[in-house]
Amino acid sequence: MLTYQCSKYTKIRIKGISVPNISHYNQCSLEELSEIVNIAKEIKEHAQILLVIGIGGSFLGARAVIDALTPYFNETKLEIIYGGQNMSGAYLQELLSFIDKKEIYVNVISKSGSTMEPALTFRIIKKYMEERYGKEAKQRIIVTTDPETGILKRISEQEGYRRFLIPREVGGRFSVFTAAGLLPIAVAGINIKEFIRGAKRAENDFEDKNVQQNAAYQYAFSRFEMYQRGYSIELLASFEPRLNTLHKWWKQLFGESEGKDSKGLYPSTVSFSTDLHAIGQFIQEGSRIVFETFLDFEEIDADMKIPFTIDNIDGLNYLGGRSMNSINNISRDGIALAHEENGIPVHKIILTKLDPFHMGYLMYFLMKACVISATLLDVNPFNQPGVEVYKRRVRELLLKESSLLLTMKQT
Ligand SMILES: O=P(O)(O)OC[C@H]1O[C@](O)(CO)[C@@H](O)[C@@H]1O
Repeated sequence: MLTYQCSKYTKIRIKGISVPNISHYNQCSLEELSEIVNIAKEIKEHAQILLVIGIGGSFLGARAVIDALTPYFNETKLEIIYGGQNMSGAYLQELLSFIDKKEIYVNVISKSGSTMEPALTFRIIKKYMEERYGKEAKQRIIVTTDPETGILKRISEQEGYRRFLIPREVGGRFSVFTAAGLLPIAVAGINIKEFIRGAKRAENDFEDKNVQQNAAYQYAFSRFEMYQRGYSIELLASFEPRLNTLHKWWKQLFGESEGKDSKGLYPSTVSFSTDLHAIGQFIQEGSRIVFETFLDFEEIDADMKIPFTIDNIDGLNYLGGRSMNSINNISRDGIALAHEENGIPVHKIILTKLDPFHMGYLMYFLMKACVISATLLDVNPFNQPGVEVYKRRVRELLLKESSLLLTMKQT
């Protein structure tokens, strides 16, 4: 299902630590699950576009799974698009003209309800939906937010929107197994029951107190060992471009959970072989600050055979008859050899198959490993005080600027 291989430089020594429990992060009730499935069905029947509004953990988990498990080139009846992840006026303007002739549903996801990017985007989209659909807008907007507090909760009550809840104790980057992740994933046609089954299995497997056989502990401990030996960057590398959004989710998961009190590895990612032609030189021969974690799936459904040609004009007949994926695998082994020969530790997380079950299994594994890893660093994995500082500063500046403008207008 999942194997973790340490680099030859790693000497894992494990002693007892007390790790916070996260099993309640994967507890969507049967009732909620069937509500998600029903609304997903309704969206698929009545919409050509689902616009997901959210930022960070409020959309990355869903998008990571959707991008990993749907085809690269996909002409579907229903397209999922994303908004609320930036402050670009051009993005919003183009988004509005793109959706204008298509039937739309909106899922706005924000735990706090007050994050600037999704909040501003939702203000514009809400107005657009009301002008376009009138009373029907209420049916087409679905809110996912905190059960007890927040502006989005208030708006949804006032407007009568249907609402899903992100449990109080589950932070954005850990929310992929709640409605925040599950509704968009279900709309994309991915089997969410299998996805949750994978996570449940991982929850069970990585509870194992025999840490020598527990890959989540091993991954966390070997990261910690790298950190103690002076490495400052962990480079997550994979070989299938479909996993690029999962990289972003992983970056937020580890970066926001660990980067505090002047501690933590900087999480960075590369997509091989593409990035070898951009950053490969630095990895091979640059500053010795990087170690790698290869993330790989043994079985990927689609593949392509290399044809033989009569003239062999490109000299590639020696690869004729082989599949692209098998060449990708060999190149992975070659990259690992080249890097290890140069003293770069290479760790490997290998999963059997790229499917909903294994995605659920992997994401739970990474969440668990992240919490263990933060515990080793002695930081709180569940808060992000630094992000709050920047949010406050931006708000202060905007308020100052706006009141200046107001005074100028009045004089
Ligand atoms: O769901 P919210 O409250 O809009 O937050 C979105 C993201 O913003 C952060 O709070 C800070 O960037 C993340 O932790 C979170 O995933």
